[in-house]
Amino acid sequence: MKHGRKYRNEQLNNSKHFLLLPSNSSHRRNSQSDLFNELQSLHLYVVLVVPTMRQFLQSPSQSPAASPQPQTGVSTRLPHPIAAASATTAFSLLLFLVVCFRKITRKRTTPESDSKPPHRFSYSVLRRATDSFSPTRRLGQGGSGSVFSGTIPHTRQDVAVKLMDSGSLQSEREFQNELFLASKLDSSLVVSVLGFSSDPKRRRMVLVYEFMSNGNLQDALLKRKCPELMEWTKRFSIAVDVAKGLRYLHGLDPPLIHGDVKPSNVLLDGGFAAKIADFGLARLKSENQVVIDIDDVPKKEELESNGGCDYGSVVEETESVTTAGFDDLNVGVDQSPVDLAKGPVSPETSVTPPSPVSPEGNLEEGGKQRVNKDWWWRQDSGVKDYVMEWIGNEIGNDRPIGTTASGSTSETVGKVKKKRKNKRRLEWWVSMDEEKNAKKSSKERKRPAREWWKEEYCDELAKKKKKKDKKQPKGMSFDDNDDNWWSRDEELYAESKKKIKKRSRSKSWGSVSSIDWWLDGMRRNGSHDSGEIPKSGAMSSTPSMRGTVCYVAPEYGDGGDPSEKWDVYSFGIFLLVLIAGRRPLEVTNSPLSEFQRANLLSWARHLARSGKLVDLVDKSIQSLDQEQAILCITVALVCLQKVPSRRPSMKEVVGMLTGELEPPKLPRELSTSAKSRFPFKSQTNVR
Ligand SMILES: Nc1ncnc2c1ncn2[C@@H]1O[C@H](COP(=O)(O)OP(=O)(O)OP(=O)(O)O)[C@@H](O)[C@H]1O
Repeated sequence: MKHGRKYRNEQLNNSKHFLLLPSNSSHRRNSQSDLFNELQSLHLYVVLVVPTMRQFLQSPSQSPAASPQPQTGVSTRLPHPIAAASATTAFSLLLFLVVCFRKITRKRTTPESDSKPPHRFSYSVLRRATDSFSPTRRLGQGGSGSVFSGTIPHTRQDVAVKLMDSGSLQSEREFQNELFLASKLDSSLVVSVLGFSSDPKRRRMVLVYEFMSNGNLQDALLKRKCPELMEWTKRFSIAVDVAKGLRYLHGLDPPLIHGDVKPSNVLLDGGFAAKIADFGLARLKSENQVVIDIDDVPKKEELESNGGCDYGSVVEETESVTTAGFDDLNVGVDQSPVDLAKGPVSPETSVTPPSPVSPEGNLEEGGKQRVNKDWWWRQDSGVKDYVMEWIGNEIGNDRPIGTTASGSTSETVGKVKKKRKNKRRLEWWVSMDEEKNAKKSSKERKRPAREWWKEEYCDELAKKKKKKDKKQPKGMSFDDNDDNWWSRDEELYAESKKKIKKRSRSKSWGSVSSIDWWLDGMRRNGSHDSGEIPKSGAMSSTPSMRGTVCYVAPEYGDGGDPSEKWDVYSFGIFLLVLIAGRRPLEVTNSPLSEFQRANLLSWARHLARSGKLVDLVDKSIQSLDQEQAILCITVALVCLQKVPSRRPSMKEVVGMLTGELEPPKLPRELSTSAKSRFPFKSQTNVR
């Protein structure tokens, strides 16, 4: 009996070893726990049922009524317990094998990923779910539409329903982008798109998301809507969740750059777990950005003859290119997110799905490689259907598929007329405002993000600074609220900027890009984050750049390729905001000396230099773990280095936050001894 129990235990132990082997993915972990549950019941069965069975099997031999046993000394009962034990063991083993087999076969029949493709809802279902988009169900208003809470009638599932503004290019882009990415994203760290509804004729676009009951972090934290966030542990776990979410996005193949990391794009579920939302501006980092090939780009005269339209000049190149300067060519105005010759282009991700003729990654003439194409073909058919339907509606059957710009000069007048007609059909898609902005943005986009920031929010201060500058001898820094004291990073930044410029010039079409840069003229005016800056400080988003001011990396808009380091920078600001419990910029009417405090980043750097990082921490936080808080601020400052290459990857950030990696050291410029390396500065800094 003892032996039998030992054997059973061994068996269970062995099974545990077996089960622990494939523990590298979350869904496997889930099925493992299911399996353990089944095994537990199996164990119960073995413990409870087997002894009864054994008793039953042994009972004839133990019955006094049975034929008397001869007293031979050799127990004739011996075969019965052995038989019973082997029977139960065999039975248990069989049961165990059945359970395992069921698990394995079930796993094999499920798709590779647990993610469900977005479901196509009928508009009426969503209308019913939200009580006809009742104002009482409104969760919030974004730059491209309103979000309502709802319950799907049949499944009783709670959802958030985003009714996109119709006829707006921004909404259209966000809608497409979210759908494009929905089936690619499969993580509990990201808000899932559960479905959509679209009716291009009525210009109705609706997205259905999983419902996050505690809303966005911006409101929860900065409007103090959730007192729970005064607990340090909650804040720290939000920091880790978001870092992990970004690590997940950057770890995709190709990596996905969110492009707009900020508290209002982080949503909280009932247990305050944080998830990243809003992929309207996300871009897939690809070596194969959609670019205009120099040979295919129509000359200005050609464009004019086409009524300013370029039909199908978008091709892919192996080299990624920068995005500035596209506007100079005045092309792409009517290019919907569809490369007319080749199929749909995700406007933000800049991924052109392959031509149906060549779904595989073939090399094209001139060594241009088609890559990333199978990704499109692997997309859920629902999404593809939607995009195809969209193409059908927008382009119509009369568009000559496969027409290239190079061929456009030889086209008949009739075809050109058709194109003009098509252009008119697409006109709703590009609003007057956007055209205006696009022209305006050609000048604006050449300016770096920092200048924007200064101009919009610190105009007055900049003037004062100039005045002061004149008084100062050359080469000296003038006050303690400037960032010049971290000159090393600044110098490196200038160098890297030069390199980027050089690189973009050397590329054949380095300054030309996909439709998306052209479209940058329009921004998210009136977006949720306009509340980030007090009214006196104007709006939160710049009109010519994507992302949100203060959160946007300084190199953003310089013409460099999209990089994960953009998100790392934004995460740095996000982390400071989370720890300090305040906005990144709080412009007040206070004197100039207060400016440093107004700018959270500048203030954090100042505190780092004076060794008082803890002063940055939100005073209302309860049960503060000071060490963890300082770690977070240090990580943030490391992420906020101007030179992108000096910033850590999100993988490293997660490692540092979770203690898997060494805690970071403050950049040299920010260490307490930094002052001594700038003797003159330290004198001026003393006030
Ligand atoms: N899945 C969701 N669950 C719960 N609330 C949500 C959900 N999605 C959005 N919301 C709420 O609706 C608000 C508006 O969301 P939306 O994504 O449209 O705008 P935003 O991200 O705040 O602004 P913008 O799109 O201009 O950046 C959010 O701030 C949030 O409070």
